[in-house]
Amino acid sequence: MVGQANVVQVREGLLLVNGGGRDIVAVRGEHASSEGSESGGIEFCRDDVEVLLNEKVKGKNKFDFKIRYDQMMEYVKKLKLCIKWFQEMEESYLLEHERLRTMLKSSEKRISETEVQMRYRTDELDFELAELSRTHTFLEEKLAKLESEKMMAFDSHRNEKEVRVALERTQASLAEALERTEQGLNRANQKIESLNASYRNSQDYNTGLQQYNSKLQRDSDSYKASLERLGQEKSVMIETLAMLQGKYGMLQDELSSFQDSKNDVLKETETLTSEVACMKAELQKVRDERDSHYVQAQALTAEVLHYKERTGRSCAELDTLTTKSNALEDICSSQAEQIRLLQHKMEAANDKLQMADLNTMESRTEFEEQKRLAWDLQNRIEDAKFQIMQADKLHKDLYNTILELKGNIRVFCRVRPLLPDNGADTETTVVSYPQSVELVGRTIDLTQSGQRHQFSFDKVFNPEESQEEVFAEISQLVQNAVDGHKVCVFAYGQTGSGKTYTMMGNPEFPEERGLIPRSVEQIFRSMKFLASQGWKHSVQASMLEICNDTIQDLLATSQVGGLDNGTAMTGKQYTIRHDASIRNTYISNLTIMNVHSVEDISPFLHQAAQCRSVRKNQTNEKPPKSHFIFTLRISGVNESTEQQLQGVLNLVDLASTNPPSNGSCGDQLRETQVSDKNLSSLTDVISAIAKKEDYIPFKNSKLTHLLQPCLAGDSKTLMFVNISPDPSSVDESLCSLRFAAKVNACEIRSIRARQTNAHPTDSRLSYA
Ligand SMILES: Nc1ncnc2c1ncn2[C@@H]1O[C@H](COP(=O)(O)OP(=O)(O)OP(=O)(O)O)[C@@H](O)[C@H]1O
Repeated sequence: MVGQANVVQVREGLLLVNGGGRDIVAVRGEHASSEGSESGGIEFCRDDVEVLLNEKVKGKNKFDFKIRYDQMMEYVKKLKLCIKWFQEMEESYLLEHERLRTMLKSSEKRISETEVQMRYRTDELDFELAELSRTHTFLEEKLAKLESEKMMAFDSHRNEKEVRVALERTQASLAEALERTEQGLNRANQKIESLNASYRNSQDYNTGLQQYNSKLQRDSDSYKASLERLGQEKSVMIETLAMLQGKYGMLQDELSSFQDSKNDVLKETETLTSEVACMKAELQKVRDERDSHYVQAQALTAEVLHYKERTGRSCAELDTLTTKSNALEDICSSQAEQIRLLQHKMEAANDKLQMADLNTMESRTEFEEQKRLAWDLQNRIEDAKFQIMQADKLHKDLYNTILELKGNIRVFCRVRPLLPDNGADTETTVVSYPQSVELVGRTIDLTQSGQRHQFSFDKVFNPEESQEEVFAEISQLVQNAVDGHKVCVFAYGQTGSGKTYTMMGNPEFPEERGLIPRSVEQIFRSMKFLASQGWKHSVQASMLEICNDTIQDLLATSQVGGLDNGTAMTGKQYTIRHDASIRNTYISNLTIMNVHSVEDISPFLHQAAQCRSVRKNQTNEKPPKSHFIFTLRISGVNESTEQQLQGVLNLVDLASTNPPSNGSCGDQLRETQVSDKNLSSLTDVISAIAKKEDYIPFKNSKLTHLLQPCLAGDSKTLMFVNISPDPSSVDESLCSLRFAAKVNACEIRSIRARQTNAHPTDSRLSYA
């Protein structure tokens, strides 16, 4: 539009008239000619016109009327030409104006057609988005189910593997024990066999000994009988000898009697002597025989004794051997019992092993099956991940498009509950919420002095709506920052309207956490989720206050420590700078903290919240107005897709607006009574944007300068207008709502469109 509009500029002494890109007149007045039209081709420049208008009458004689008349005629002619030229130019202007009007109409028609198409496309995109999110949810559920199945399969496989390993170990230990027992058994069997052999030998020997003993016994008895017989024979012989000796005496007597008959008797004596000698020899023989028998009997007795002794020893040995044998038999039988038990156990273990082997085989086949399934699932997961990534990208793009279609500045209104502690009448409220379907949740009515004012916003939160419900409405915007966009959320409103409660929450109750802690949590949650898609994020945080148009760094340790009195100063200079495209803001000397988890930043947020709350409650002196700005810079890199993102989330708790001095609030934004320079600058900036002015005074205050990329770039800005339903605050509430309505009507020109018209560092912006 602007590129085709009529622009008249004086450049290097040339008067240029641009009409749809072609020059109408562009010649110098010095060389004016009448070719082409009545004034056709006459060229005038500003100097020429100046010279013409200032031309004085030439000539020495001022009473030479002829010359003066000629000069005047010449002058009048030039003037006529000049006027003619101006008329022609005006006509061409009118023509051009008409042409442009027609173009404008056709453009408007085109725009309305485009709008219809856009609406149609938006519906289509909404439908697609719903479809995609349904698919996304379905895929996520499927993925979770498959994951859990996979985990269960892994678990059962692991358990089976453990059981199998334990069984294999038991089997090995049982086999070892069996082997040891078998070896022991063999040794015991060998020992038993050798003992049996020695027992048998001993028994044989014993039997032999017993037989020999009984033989000896029998021999001894026979020797005893023969000895007795010999004794009897000896006594018979001794008797015979005594008888023979008696006989010898009688014979001797007979010899003496028979001396006479000596010859006869001598003969008889000699025979008898020989007979005696014979008998003596016989006796000696019997004696010798008797002695030898006696010696033999003694030897036999000794031998019997010896045998008896040996037999006794053999019996004792036999007894010990029998005891030993019995003990060995006992051991043997107990070992046999043990062996039987072990064999039984081994059989059971073998059965178990076989079962385990079977189970293992089954598990192995099942595992192979599961592995294949897992592989399939992995592939499907990869596909699903890819699809999710695609869907996610599409979702992000669609969401961004939707946000852009909704408008880059949006306004949410939040009404705090009546606070009974302040002595307010909990029944009386000046706000109400129209209940018709098309207005519910988007419109608020405020009654002032019996007059009802209606305001519509992108969303209206009533006092019953919780912090969680409020955050749910901005969570997509926070996600937009993770997706690499610039996002700014600020809370605006009168004192005690609930700005800090909305942004920070109530530090004493976790469920009353405000948007700032919830946003930090969501960002880290989202980063964790996106890590599974190959994203690596880093987050940097800064926290500052603008107090009396001075920046205070809340993350500088000394600063945080000194927040209590609100006057802590580090003496450092904090200068705000934007890069050439006004997309990124830098503040010199400001502490930037690398944040890796919610816990890294929570203590600082908690401390800042407590310090602000303590400062507010200092009733003895009026606390200075301060704007709290918490910034998170989120950088993301995806190595697999080679994407890089740089998002910024600014969360701002603005200082309170002052009550209107005259008790009423007009339509003009400047009438919102703001003593704070930053707030007044913000209203000026918003006002200028709303009026589509060329010059936007961003640099008039630190706050607007800092938020310039959010208010003028392709960022998404959300303003919370906080109001109190208290009748005593009705004037302030009306002012806040009017200001919010103005903001709601603003449009931020995209940076791409803006760059075609103005230099990025120039704050003069053109709004079509
Ligand atoms: N939605 C809400 N639900 C419950 N209590 C709330 C709500 N909004 C505000 N309050 C309470 O109202 C009081 C004032 O709120 P808060 O301090 O947030 O106001 P403020 O706008 O930040 O005030 P100031 O500008 O003076 O700092 C606090 O006690 C807060 O707990």
